[in-house]
Amino acid sequence: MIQTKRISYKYPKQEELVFKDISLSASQALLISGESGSGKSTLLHLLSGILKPKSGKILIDNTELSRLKEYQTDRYRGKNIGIVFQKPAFIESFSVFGNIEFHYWLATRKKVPKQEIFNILVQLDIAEQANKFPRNLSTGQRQRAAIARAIINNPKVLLVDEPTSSLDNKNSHKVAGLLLESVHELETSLIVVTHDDRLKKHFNNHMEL
Ligand SMILES: Nc1ncnc2c1ncn2[C@@H]1O[C@H](COP(=O)(O)OP(=O)(O)OP(=O)(O)O)[C@@H](O)[C@H]1O
Repeated sequence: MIQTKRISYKYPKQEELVFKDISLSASQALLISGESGSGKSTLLHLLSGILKPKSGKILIDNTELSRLKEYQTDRYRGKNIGIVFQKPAFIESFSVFGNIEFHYWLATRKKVPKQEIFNILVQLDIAEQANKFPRNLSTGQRQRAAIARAIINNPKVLLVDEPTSSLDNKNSHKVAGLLLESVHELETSLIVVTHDDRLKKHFNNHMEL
């Protein structure tokens, strides 16, 4: 469960708040939509602890993320928060499989059983891409590889930025379904931020920023 209690944020040297007193709660899946510039990416950076709110609290289960020191936040994020950025970056000299394996090791300092990676790749319908380099994937496949990487260590929370804006209707539908299925199976809280109205029909919980 991830919650915010009246968080506000302002970038340094800016006069205006990006947003004020946002309270939200996601125990399962929550879609946050808003126009360009409304602060969706900023909110995801706050929820992942990359930025700190100017006021208010962010809680994941019983941990107050907004009160952790920087090194504690980094450690906490590695273990408990999966993030899928709008344009996912990979280590281009590693295969898809290698990227996921390395990400797991960075987060846990343990080796992940190969079968677990394959199970997730099968679930996301990209097992055939396992040995390819990320640059040889399509946009939709890269997106799914980034989702696989984000959920491999079974995070408490999965944060996803604009997963479908560059996808056609069929793939947008597919990615939304896969995200919801994956988090349902893993019992992870999911927050997706988007300006893609096609996603609204997939989510029971929706909030406008
Ligand atoms: N590093 C920064 N420094 C100062 N202002 C910023 C910075 N990043 C974003 N902003 C401003 O904060 C506001 C929110 O930006 P943000 O990127 O969070 O919006 P968004 O809803 O994700 O937009 P989009 O849908 O276009 O990606 C905008 O007015 C933007 O100009």
